[in-house]
Amino acid sequence: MTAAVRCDGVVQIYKTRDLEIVALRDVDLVIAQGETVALLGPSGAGKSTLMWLMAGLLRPSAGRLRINGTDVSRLSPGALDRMRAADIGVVLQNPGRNLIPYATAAQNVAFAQRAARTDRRRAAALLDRVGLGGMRRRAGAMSGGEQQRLAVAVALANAPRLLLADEPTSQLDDDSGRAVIGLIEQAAEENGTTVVVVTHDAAVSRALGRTITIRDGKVGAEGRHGEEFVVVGREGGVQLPPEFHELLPPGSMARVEALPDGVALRRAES
Ligand SMILES: Nc1ncnc2c1ncn2[C@@H]1O[C@H](COP(=O)(O)OP(=O)(O)OP(=O)(O)O)[C@@H](O)[C@H]1O
Repeated sequence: MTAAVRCDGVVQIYKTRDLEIVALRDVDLVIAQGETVALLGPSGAGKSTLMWLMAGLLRPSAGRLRINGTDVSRLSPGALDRMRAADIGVVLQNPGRNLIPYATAAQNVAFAQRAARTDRRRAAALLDRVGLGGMRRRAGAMSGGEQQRLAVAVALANAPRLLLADEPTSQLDDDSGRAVIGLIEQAAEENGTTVVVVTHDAAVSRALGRTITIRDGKVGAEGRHGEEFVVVGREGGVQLPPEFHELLPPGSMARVEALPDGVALRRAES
């Protein structure tokens, strides 16, 4: 089956006036249809950049990124817009940026449904699930938490094939956070939506099937069913998780010893 997301050697370089920042270096990643993934990693690791690329809001500086089999860097801006409107739901980090400020909650959801037929029943159910059923205020006048809940409802309005959400619970209390997690889980279960969420919230990552940790612009580790694994990169490199840095500090030399089922790294005595 075609992967929902496939990155091959994806590189993203931001060029500012006097410097170049390498935000992603050689990301290889496959996310299957219907998978639910938490993107983890320290601040500045490149998570939001990866999200923007998957949303088609940025084009990779190098490498190839395919969404549902389509190479996004080959699409015209118009075709990319159509794909986004029909197939991808996006929740950006700043909740207000996802919304039309002068429109009400219901109008925001209806606008997101414009690519398909507007479905008022679905719109009302989504708003109820995030506790905004009776909300009459315009989005611009809502609190940050209300905007965040509305942004998730808007992103799911079209039953997208791919939901991308950057820190969707950062401004929510536990109850609202649970409501948002429930909505995301429901989208995955009922519509087979593939879900990728950037999060620092342990409750969110526990609810999702797989974790991918980005460190220094690369996929550093993966977790499934609560167990963490490092990932052997294309050139055979692995990133040691920070908790092992004391045993093998970055830059130190190690002996590689073969074991029946893998290899061991032992610090070389200096
Ligand atoms: N528009 C931009 N122009 C220049 N540099 C940028 C831009 N956006 C991000 N960066 C830089 O790229 C790197 C990766 O940033 P990114 O926001 O993707 O990381 P992140 O893992 O999402 O961090 P956080 O958890 O703090 O949101 C950082 O060094 C950041 O400063």
